[in-house]
Amino acid sequence: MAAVQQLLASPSPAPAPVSSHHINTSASADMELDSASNDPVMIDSGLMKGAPQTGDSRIAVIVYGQGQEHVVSTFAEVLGKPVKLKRQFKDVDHEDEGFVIGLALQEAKNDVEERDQQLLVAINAHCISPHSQLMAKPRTFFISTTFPDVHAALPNLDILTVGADAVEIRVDLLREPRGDGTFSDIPSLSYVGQQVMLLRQRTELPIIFTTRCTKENGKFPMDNPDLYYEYLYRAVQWGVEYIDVELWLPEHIRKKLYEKRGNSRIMSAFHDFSGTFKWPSQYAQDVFVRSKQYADIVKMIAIINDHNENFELEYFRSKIRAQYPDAPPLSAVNMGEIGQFSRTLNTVFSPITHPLLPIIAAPGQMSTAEINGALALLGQLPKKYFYGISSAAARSIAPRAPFYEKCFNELGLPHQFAVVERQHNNPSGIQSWCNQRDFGGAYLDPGLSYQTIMKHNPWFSTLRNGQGPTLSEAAQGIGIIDTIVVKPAGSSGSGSESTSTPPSQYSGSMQPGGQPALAPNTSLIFDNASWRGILSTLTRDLAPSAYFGRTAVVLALTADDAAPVFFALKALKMSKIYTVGFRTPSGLARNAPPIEQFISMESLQRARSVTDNRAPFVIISALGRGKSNIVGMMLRVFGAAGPTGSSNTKKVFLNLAEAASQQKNDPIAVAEQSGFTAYDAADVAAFTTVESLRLLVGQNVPYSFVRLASGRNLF
Ligand SMILES: O=C1C[C@@](O)(C(=O)O)C[C@@H](O)[C@@H]1O
Repeated sequence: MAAVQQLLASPSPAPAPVSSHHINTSASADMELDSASNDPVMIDSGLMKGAPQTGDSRIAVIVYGQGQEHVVSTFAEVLGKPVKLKRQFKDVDHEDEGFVIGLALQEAKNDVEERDQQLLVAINAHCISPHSQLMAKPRTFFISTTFPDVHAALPNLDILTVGADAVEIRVDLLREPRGDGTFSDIPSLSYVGQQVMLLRQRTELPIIFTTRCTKENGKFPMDNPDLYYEYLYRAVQWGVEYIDVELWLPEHIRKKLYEKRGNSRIMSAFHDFSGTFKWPSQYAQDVFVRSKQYADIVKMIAIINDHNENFELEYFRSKIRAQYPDAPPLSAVNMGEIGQFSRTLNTVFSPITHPLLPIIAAPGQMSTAEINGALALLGQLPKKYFYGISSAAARSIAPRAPFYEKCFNELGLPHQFAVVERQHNNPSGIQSWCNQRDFGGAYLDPGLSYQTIMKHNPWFSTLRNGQGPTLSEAAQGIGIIDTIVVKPAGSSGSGSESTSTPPSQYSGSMQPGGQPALAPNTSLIFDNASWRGILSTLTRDLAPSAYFGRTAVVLALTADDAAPVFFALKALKMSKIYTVGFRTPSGLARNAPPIEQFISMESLQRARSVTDNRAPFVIISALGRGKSNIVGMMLRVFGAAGPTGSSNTKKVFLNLAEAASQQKNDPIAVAEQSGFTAYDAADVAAFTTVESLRLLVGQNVPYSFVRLASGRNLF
């Protein structure tokens, strides 16, 4: 996402705040470049408020990615205007008024900076679909919500979606009240639109839009296939990530939806409730072949009569993979209690339920906790030991441990989690937590520099036949390690084999995890999750493009404290960083925007006198309580200054140090008084935890659940 926006860095004008939910995943999410609307594609505000509004009258220029020309016509249809394709921004002139203009990203980026913003509004429709990232995960789940009204789901959505990679909205199960105590036979498109928008605003997960027909355990009538087209194509226009298209629909409808799917992905769906379906049959193979023609994922689901048919499905799965290696991924399970075994074995978008849902969406559906429990029993999910290696000070700023325990419980993971104390200024001893047979991974809070870890924990150098642990790109760029990920033998992404030889320094004393010596052929990856936590916090309420080309002030005592901040600001394509309190080593500067250290009042004055978009927009402080007067001064200095009258977007302050509430100089309070939107270490810790959980156990957990589970208020 950030990478996409980087290509089209827009220094001005700053966009209006956009919910990060919207930013992260939806196809419409990336589309904001110049728009002043919070919700450019989802639903016209006229629909919501009753009265239609004129909106922005500038020429809409849609910047599309390679092979995505069709996105332009999707916009044009929504806006009711004809399309013209052009090459560069300079080719767009007044004669194009009344048209929607499409520009290919490759060429458009050459003159995006010079575009005439009075004349046109540039919309970045080139987006990285979450699909490829999801398909790279070893296991994915989606939760089938069955609420008649999405409002009922909202209070529990955080818990419902723990462990889910996508949320299905069963449009056929929505019940639109008519106002006289009855409900319409099928929910109207405007009602469905509102329901989708509600969900979109409350979850960062991709949405699956399903109109399940009456013959396949749903409620959508089957007499008019065109109705399906109307609803499903509208979902494409709304930017819904996945569209469930049933295989029984006429081929011309499936084909058209596939061809016009824009940034959405098609999930072909086939359910057989007859009880006579057989996985080894030619018919089953024909179903797959027909499905794959117009699909990004093929879903096949059947009622079976005998437990052995679960094994037949597994054989079918492997046969299909071998025979059609280039076909879309297959998501296939059996229904009913007998079929539950197959639900534990399916790895692509397994449908899940949750005890808090009003009904299960299909017979035999299981929750993530049940699936993980079954996998653990079958020996497919062995118990591992995870550690939070932290200092007392870090725990008091933002305790992360309670969340891990709650999360493992909620997900039914068999793992054990323990917080272990790292003495202040004593980085040795980390190796003994990692060199255990059942070591699952660890986070370090605070993180430590790579050199420090390696110097004080020589066992790590013995891994991979002396090559040491693998470093992720972020860990390399930042130099600080805060996450140690285990890659079991044979899993992708791991380096070559490691050694289990205990280091000579290793005392052999047993840790809570049990047996010493990491399993042979296991790789360790040193990673950094904090920069993502910082990035996600900064983009929680603002689109990444709000930061492009702008400048930041970073206050810290050491370059190590600033390193993840630099990496995040680089990802946001900020144009310059002013630093206070530390010198930046050249290695770190290479992975950061240009840096200028405030060394005198003059240099500060110079930055303050800038009145355009290059005036500092973000202030990030890692200075502790004792230095809050300096932070306060910076906030007052740069809060007052700024671009004159260019935007309503508030500047941003992020306090990475311990909150000093009730103190006279509490930086958060000063920031708010000085007109900043303020975030603190707890926000970053929650987002960092989300990221480290993804890295360590591959599970997706919503940020808001982390905040709740950590016993903190969300807002
Ligand atoms: O297609 C599927 C799978 C499902 O039928 C199941 O068996 O879990 C549940 C449906 O909601 C979903 O659309």
